[in-house]
Amino acid sequence: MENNTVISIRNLHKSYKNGASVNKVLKGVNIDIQSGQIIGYIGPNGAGKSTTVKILCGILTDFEGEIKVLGMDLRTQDIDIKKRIGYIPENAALYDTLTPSEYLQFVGELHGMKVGDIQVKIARLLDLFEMKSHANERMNSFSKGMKQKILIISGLIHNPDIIFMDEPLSGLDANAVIIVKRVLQQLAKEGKTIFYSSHIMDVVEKISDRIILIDNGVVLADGSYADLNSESDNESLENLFTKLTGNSGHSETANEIINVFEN
Ligand SMILES: Nc1ncnc2c1ncn2[C@@H]1O[C@H](COP(=O)(O)OP(=O)(O)OP(=O)(O)O)[C@@H](O)[C@H]1O
Repeated sequence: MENNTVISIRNLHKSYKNGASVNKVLKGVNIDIQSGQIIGYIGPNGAGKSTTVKILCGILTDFEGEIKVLGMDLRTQDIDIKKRIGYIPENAALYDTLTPSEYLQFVGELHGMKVGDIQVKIARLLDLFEMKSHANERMNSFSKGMKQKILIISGLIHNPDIIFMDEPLSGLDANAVIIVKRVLQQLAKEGKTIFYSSHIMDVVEKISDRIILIDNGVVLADGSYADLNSESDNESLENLFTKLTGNSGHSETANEIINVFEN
């Protein structure tokens, strides 16, 4: 384990039980992540990405294996870890009868921030995300993208050392996507670590220092985009993804779907 390792995952297993049946979702995942890295965690639907993120954020506590985050044991020091990480899920139940100002104030106070500091940060961040004019509107009238912007701000407001993101760009328009990508790159330069889980290959390819491909609960590939590309002799991450996860035949599948609709 290197000195600046901020996440260490050893032999991680996770199963979901449903009555008598057991679904083994993570099957011995081992990963070390250093500070300042943007990790693209990719894999097909059901691969185990969200499960990994929820475990690392201390949301799912029923797992096997050893995990250290920022040098602390996830099983025994989860509260201290949670103070120093941010979690941005794809969809979360915001308290949408509140306004962004009220909600973000509440989140900042939960993190123990000073009221004055929270207000300054809220004003700046809402402005940067082009949400200033909606600061005092109730969020139950917001579009998906507007709510997603508030979620992103709420995950970053306490200046976390590690930011976990699960499909964070879902619902965002092109301008917001560009802003978020730049923010992530800047945060990584400042030494923050970003764990970015997604199946939108295009974005992962562009922003990640390192790509980890998971399928069926097992890590299939781990390296920089250039490494993975040269090893696999493929032109794009999408091709590599297809090759390693064994899901070729997309055109045939698309044609079959069209046939079903048309006949
Ligand atoms: N709360 C749960 N209870 C039971 N099974 C679950 C639960 N959450 C996830 N699973 C199952 O675990 C497997 C992995 O799900 P997970 O959400 O981690 O995958 P994912 O890689 O994030 O997929 P996607 O890209 O579709 O979001 C799937 O088979 C899913 O059905």
